[in-house]
Amino acid sequence: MTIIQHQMSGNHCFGCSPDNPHGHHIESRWDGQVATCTFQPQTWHCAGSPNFVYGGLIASVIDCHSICTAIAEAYQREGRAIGTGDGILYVTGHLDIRYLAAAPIAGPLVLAARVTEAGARKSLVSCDLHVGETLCAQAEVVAVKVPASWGDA
Ligand SMILES: CCCCCCCC(=O)SCCNC(=O)CCNC(=O)[C@H](O)C(C)(C)COP(=O)(O)OP(=O)(O)OC[C@H]1O[C@@H](n2cnc3c(N)ncnc32)[C@H](O)[C@@H]1OP(=O)(O)O
Repeated sequence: MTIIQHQMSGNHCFGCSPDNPHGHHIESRWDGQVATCTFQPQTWHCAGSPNFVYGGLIASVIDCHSICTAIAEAYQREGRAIGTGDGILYVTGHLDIRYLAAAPIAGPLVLAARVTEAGARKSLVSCDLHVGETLCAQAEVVAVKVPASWGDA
């Protein structure tokens, strides 16, 4: 299965760049319809309780995984392999998360994201986050398409 982040170049993202030494290094596996990601929280990723995962970390991994899902789906819609030809880039316009159950720090966090609607300028992505059988968070993300040069100073 394709690891989306391994197909990209010039990605410095805290959440998902393989090259950011301080980042989370999430890997999103794309099967053409759904992208999945497994993230193992560390003890220092805890919330007020040491037993549960900090909500901001959950938002971070959902954010990155969902945007990468939008990018992968957009390449697919254009009939291109991820990272080939002119770069396709999306950024987070809106992130709506419902925290449904506390996520045990033992993890792992298992994410599944899919594009539910795709337009010329934006895609809607739905992302579920489970620990074991428990649905801990559910998110709707608006991914907005930007020029590949978006991040240039
Ligand atoms: C490469 C590896 C992946 C990295 C993943 C990292 C994810 C991130 O953290 S990205 C960083 C965080 N996000 C940002 O910094 C984005 C900051 N915001 C911006 O740059 C702009 O406001 C941006 C690009 C979102 C929208 O630009 P703007 O020129 O307003 O877009 P615009 O042309 O008006 O809108 C395009 C479409 O998106 C929709 N849209 C735009 N912004 C939003 C928003 N905030 N909420 C909902 N919808 C929005 C518009 O309604 C429009 O929809 P439609 O086509 O249906 O009419």
